[in-house]
Amino acid sequence: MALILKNLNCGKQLISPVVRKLQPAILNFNHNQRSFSITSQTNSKVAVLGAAGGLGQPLSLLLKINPHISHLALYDIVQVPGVAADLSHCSTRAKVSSHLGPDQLKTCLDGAKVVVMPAGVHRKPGMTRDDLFQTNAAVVRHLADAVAKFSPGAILCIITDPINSTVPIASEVFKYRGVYDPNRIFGVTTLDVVRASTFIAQAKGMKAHDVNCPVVGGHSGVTIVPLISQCQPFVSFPHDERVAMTTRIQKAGTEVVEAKAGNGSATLSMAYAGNQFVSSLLEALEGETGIVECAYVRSDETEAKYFATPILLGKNGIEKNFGVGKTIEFEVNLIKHAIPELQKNIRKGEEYLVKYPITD
Ligand SMILES: NC(=O)C1=CN([C@@H]2O[C@H](COP(=O)(O)OP(=O)(O)OC[C@H]3O[C@@H](n4cnc5c(N)ncnc54)[C@H](O)[C@@H]3O)[C@@H](O)[C@H]2O)C=CC1
Ligand SMILES: O=C([O-])CC(=O)C(=O)O
Repeated sequence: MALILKNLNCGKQLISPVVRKLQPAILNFNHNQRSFSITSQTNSKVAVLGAAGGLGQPLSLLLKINPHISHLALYDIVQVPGVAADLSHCSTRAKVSSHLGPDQLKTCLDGAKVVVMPAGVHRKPGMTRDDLFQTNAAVVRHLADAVAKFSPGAILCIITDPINSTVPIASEVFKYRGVYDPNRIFGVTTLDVVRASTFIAQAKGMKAHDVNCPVVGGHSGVTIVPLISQCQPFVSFPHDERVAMTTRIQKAGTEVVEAKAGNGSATLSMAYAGNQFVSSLLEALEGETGIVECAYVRSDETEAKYFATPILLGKNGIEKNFGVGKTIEFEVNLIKHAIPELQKNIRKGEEYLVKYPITD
């Protein structure tokens, strides 16, 4: 079937007749891009909550290199002074500050434009993301409450799994605090787009950076729905290969968890993806137009209250939700299958706040 969202895709593509694909910020280190103009730089404080973790550390390194960031505030409950001291020696623009333990959350968050949250436990082989719920729900409830109190105007980017449930948890916390703005809370699903684009490029002998495949739905198992029919450039697969490609994308997180054999889940590729999402956000917050990323957000696009779709980013977070767009029957069925699972995950997140309300 034909595409209706021509040139609209996830991954920093601009929606214009001429598709411009921006380079990830780290590429600013190549010789030509050292001349990154001062007008392109923003004065943004970004806070990372969970900065000492397997993911938090490489993500913080990429953010330290990111030319859009003037102050990188690192928070964790362990080891963050060492991570911050180490990073602060890199000869890049951002000032680094270290914040250890709950007493230092306020100074970490104060004035932050963007808060990135990779805090919480990761999977081991044999676990689903939902198995992380009990531990990570408490972490997200606590940290979201701090963001609501100390930097309610910040854009919150949640990486902590299970995203399908942790985004609703944070949203309920913000509602309780009276600062909820659905346009400013994102579940970061960029890694799904990065993976889909990489795997498709490998299968078709294309350059990974030239491929962009939107992924919608949620961020676990069957809720991960790659829209291969909307891939740019257009690619076609026989049905069995489309099924195999879809399954690989859905199980890509597990592929990494198993390969790491108990020592963690995706950290490096997620750092790459997280930095891409934060860069896009900062550019949009500064007024750059036409920046689209897929993200898991409060949504009226399907029966699921939260749903990942291509989002036009703007000065206030979500500028426009492009929805699912035109899909082939195979993808319609994937979405149908994803929705009940998503609804269950969303309910579980919302009910957590009923079970464990914030009382002060
Ligand atoms: N959205 C996505 O696509 C992806 C999500 N993830 C998720 O990111 C999370 C982090 O993964 P890793 O860094 O590999 O785990 P990790 O266990 O290596 O690190 C987690 C960090 O969070 C910190 N932490 C725990 N409780 C905290 C609290 N209350 N306040 C502040 N920091 C706290 C820990 O001290 C630790 O430094 C996991 O939930 C993982 O599943 C990972 C990869 C991709
Ligand atoms: O699979 C995991 O547990 C971590 C994650 O969310 C991913 O890699 O997509």
